[in-house]
Amino acid sequence: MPSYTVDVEVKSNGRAVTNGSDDSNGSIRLEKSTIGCGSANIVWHKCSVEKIDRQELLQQKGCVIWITGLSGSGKSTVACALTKALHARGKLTYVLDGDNVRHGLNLDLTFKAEDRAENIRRIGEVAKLFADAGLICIASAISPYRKDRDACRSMLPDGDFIEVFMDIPLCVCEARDPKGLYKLARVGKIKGFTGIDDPYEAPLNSEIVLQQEGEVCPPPEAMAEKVISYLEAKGYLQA
Ligand SMILES: Nc1ncnc2c1ncn2[C@@H]1O[C@H](COP(=O)(O)OS(=O)(=O)O)[C@@H](OP(=O)(O)O)[C@H]1O
Ligand SMILES: Nc1ncnc2c1ncn2[C@@H]1O[C@H](COP(=O)(O)OP(=O)(O)O)[C@@H](O)[C@H]1O
Repeated sequence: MPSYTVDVEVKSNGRAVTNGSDDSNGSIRLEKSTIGCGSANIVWHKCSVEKIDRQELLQQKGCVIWITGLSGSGKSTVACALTKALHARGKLTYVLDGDNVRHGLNLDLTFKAEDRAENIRRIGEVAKLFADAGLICIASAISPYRKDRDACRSMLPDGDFIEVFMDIPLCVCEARDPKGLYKLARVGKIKGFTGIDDPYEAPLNSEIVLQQEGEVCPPPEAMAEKVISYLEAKGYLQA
């Protein structure tokens, strides 16, 4: 685990924070080891209302549907079609879209490898909380590195991380180029663009693969239906 320090400003009426060293200028430096969950002196607090109770209330099972693929492969479109179709069936869902999360929670992150890893780790942690809340959480992010996706998988109980691979060829994504980013990447105006000069590691064993039929891409609703069939077969749409 990377180690770093966090600066905490203490207001004049603020309380001291334990386990940090005071540098006497109003700021305290906390070593990550003192704030991480694996550290000493932090004990998990259990509540009497648990995931199973929330699932009973919602009549569904909490899980994470992780949609990965190149920019322009249709991740956000399928995520929206899926949330809409599940919502219509009375199922509680929430979409965590890479683009959107980078507007807030992950505003501080760039596209260099370690920031992408942190982006995925945070999305994974938030998705895990939503799944624990009993929701069907749909995370859609390029998530180009296998190791980072696998780390998110390992945060969840077996079966609850459902990887959906948008297996759409780069040439199709590039032809779509709805934001004009591939064009900029091709002329070197964006460096480290996934699929152009940054790697995309395709899943080796994803639960669901969504792809073209010949030259034709099925409509997003049909792709969403494939995911719903999987959820149904695995019992996620009932408590
Ligand atoms: N260098 C580079 N590489 C890839 N994508 C880039 C880059 N710079 C900006 N963008 C835009 O950011 C969106 C991807 O954000 P993600 O959080 O999903 O990326 S990642 O999972 O951290 O790799 C992605 O959105 P989508 O097109 O929806 O995938 C792009 O629009
Ligand atoms: N199933 C589909 N068939 C045809 N075009 C699609 C499909 N899904 C998405 N698109 C189009 O592809 C482009 C990229 O979709 P988007 O969902 O934004 O991809 P991503 O989130 O992976 O970047 C958009 O212009 C969208 O309308």
